[in-house]
Amino acid sequence: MSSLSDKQVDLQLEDLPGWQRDGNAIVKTYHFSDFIEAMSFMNQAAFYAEALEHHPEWRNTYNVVEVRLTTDDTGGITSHDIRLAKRMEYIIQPKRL
Ligand SMILES: C[C@H](O)[C@H](O)[C@H]1CNC2=NC(N)=NC(=O)C2=N1
Repeated sequence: MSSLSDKQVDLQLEDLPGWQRDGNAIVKTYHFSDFIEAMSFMNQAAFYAEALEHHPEWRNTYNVVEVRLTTDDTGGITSHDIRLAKRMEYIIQPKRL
């Protein structure tokens, strides 16, 4: 697996609303109605991350979840990060993708 080029990342981000590039990662801050909604999101994403063997850096504060996706193995952004981001979008908006 290799890191995506800047151009490839920019192209992928067009399909990922709210996601932004931050150095060697892509980041998004999700806002939910309450803590339980935030936990529900994190639990669903956790099962997918485990299946993908690709894990988010993330931080929860009450109803907010800050997510940072990067690939340590390559030091950049890979298709795994994009796949995980797309799944997170699917969790919050199943019909969108
Ligand atoms: C061996 C195992 O698959 C690797 O260590 C995986 C685990 N999960 C990972 N998660 C993330 N975010 N980046 C990685 O490089 C990574 N590597």
